Amino acid sequence: MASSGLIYQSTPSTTSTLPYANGHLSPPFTKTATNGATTPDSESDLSDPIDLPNAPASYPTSERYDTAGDSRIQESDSESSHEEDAMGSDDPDYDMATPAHANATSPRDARSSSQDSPRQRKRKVGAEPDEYILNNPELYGLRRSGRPHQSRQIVEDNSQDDDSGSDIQSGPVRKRRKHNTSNQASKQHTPSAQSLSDSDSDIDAYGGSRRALAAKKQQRRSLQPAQDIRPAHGEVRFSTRRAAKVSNYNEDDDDMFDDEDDMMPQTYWAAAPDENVLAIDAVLNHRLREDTSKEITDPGRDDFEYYIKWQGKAHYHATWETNATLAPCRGIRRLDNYFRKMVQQDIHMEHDEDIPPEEKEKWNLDRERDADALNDYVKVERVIGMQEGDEGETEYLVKWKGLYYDSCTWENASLISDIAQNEIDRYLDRTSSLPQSNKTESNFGTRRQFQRIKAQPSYIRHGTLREFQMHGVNFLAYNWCKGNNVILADEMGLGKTVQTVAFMNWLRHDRQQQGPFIVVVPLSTMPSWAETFDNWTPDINYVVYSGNEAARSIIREHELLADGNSRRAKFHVLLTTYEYILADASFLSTIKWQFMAVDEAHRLKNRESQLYAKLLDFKAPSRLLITGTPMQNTLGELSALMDFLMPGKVHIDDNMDLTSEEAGAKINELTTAIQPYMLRRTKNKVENDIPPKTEKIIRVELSDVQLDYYKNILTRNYTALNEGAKGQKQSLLNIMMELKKASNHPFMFPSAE
Ligand SMILES: Nc1ncnc2c1ncn2[C@@H]1O[C@H](COP(=O)(O)OP(=O)(O)OP(=O)(O)O)[C@@H](O)[C@H]1O
Repeated sequence: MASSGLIYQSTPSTTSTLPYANGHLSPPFTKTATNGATTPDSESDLSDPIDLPNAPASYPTSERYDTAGDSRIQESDSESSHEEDAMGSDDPDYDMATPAHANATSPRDARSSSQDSPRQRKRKVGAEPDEYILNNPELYGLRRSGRPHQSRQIVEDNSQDDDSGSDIQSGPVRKRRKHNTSNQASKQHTPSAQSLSDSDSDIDAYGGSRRALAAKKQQRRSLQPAQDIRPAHGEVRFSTRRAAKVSNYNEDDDDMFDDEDDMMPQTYWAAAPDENVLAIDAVLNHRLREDTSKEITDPGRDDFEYYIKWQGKAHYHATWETNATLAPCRGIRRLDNYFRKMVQQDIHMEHDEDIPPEEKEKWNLDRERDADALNDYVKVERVIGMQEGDEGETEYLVKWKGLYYDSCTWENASLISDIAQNEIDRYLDRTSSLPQSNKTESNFGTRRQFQRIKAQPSYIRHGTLREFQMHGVNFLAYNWCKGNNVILADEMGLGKTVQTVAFMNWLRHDRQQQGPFIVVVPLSTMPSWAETFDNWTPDINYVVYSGNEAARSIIREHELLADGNSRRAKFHVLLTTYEYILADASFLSTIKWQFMAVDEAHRLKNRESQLYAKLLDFKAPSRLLITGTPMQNTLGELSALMDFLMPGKVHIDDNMDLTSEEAGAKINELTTAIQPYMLRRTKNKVENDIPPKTEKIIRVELSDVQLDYYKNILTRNYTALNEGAKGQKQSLLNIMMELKKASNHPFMFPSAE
């Protein structure tokens, strides 16, 4: 049960955990409805005439899309044109008025789109890694300088090892991809180990020789990886130079060390805490010690082991410790707090029989969720930087899954090569050449004419686009070719996200537009966007721009621009939320965006809002608004959206009296005017194209309390049902309803609480 198994700390109330991150979802997240966008029946009257579920096979329906009667529309699949130099003059698109108008009439040549990808051929790491790596030592940190490489291992003072039976050798020896080529093991201590073994005097200042002795033991134990939750690694080395900056656990306790300092006599304070003494950043978990009896009912601090995240070090380096080994460490008050808040509560949950099972269940579910999160935090999500370490060895800046960028840490290349070589490869691929767009296509004046996408292209993966979705992608592609900015207004759940992502991939693959694209979404839909990118366009390099200022600053420094040049983006897509647009508009608006998509775009219905003004400032000639409810209340809202896309293109009379006699005619007029620029399908309209609803019956057990209520209702046991009830007595007029209530949750009965 709880105390004998793993029990977990609630995720610290810190900004460092992330419910999504560059495509990797960290449980749990819920996609919540926002702003009525999820209201299924709220489509405007204006919308229906724009529905185009049954577009003829010959695309596009020229009356609807080809408003200019553009003769450039071809049905041919053949590519007849040639390519313009991608490295040519500055992208003329960028100099267009923003947003773009569809009135450019300059002649254009038919040009090829067959530009070769500027990206290097992907290295097949799995296939022939050793040969590749050996041939490219600099890339993999095998040899950064002329000096022979020394493999670093934790090797302790021999005498100590002899005593202890050497607990440093952690886990099975694993084959290394590259450091097997290295020389003999160094006997150099890791920084942390060194600090504890070499600085007795410093340790004395923290608690005398007993502490020093304990610290030496701790030193070795702390370097032992927690084998049960992550891959073992025989080599642990931390770069403490940068990493110390990024930890932000237990923010409510951040002044803890200061407090300790304050309490010390002045002399100790003046000496300042030894930076090299290990400091507890957070206590993540606890478990009963192996030698503690499982029957113990009142365990104390010494009966547990604690899973410690060290300050300045990633979760990957967290270790299991005992009360004794933690004693000499800085930040010991974090253990006090943890023991009080988590361990004692956990003991209470397990042994107090008065606690309702639901509450215990919730507690355990929370623990499981936290355990899942902890498992994510030790996985490398992305490598985002590379540097030469103190010893001349390569270090990689690692973004850990499920954590914001401010939790990035510099790690030794050998470690990352062991656990995430593919991420190193991806990083090297990304940095080997910048995304380059075909300027001919970027330039509206020289863009190739539209060609209908007849079959799903191979670069759109994961699933098969439904016919109406292919139609939607064609609608977006067609309007891009025409220089029109449009609204995708399908009803909720019809795949607006999927269509938009597919369109962006069409831009990349068919028109060699490598970005940067910006996608602005509500926080609640960010995980589903990330998931859609991951699944449908796994080759796209999208960056999730979120987190606190420190996190965003790291993104800006490492992920976005080459040499800080706003015209040299390193990524394809930036995924962010309205809030970060408002916070960082001054930076983000300097980037020359190729394309902007705004999800739940009814947020832009108020043209006086800050968001509206700031986004309007962005240089993005091509824009897409995505909303299931393009008009919620007034025509003014629709007018604001249309003006955001193409100012003045469609005139909408905000003050139109919809109750007047002429209203019908005016609405028809308006509908015709906006029809080319908005696509809306409802579920009813496309139901033939939607797979039939499937019903899955999953049986779940009732909890004990629910079972009691269930039985008492069936047997009409009024006495039991009304026990403890104040006021109105339980009625059993509608037995079915009462049984349903009991099955949903026992707290549906006030007396159960
Ligand atoms: N063709 C398809 N094949 C498989 N799954 C699909 C397809 N189209 C959409 N989906 C899935 O349906 C779900 C809803 O799609 P999506 O999020 O794109 O809809 P949406 O219109 O953007 O929804 P909302 O209005 O709620 O944001 C997603 O999980 C998506 O992966």
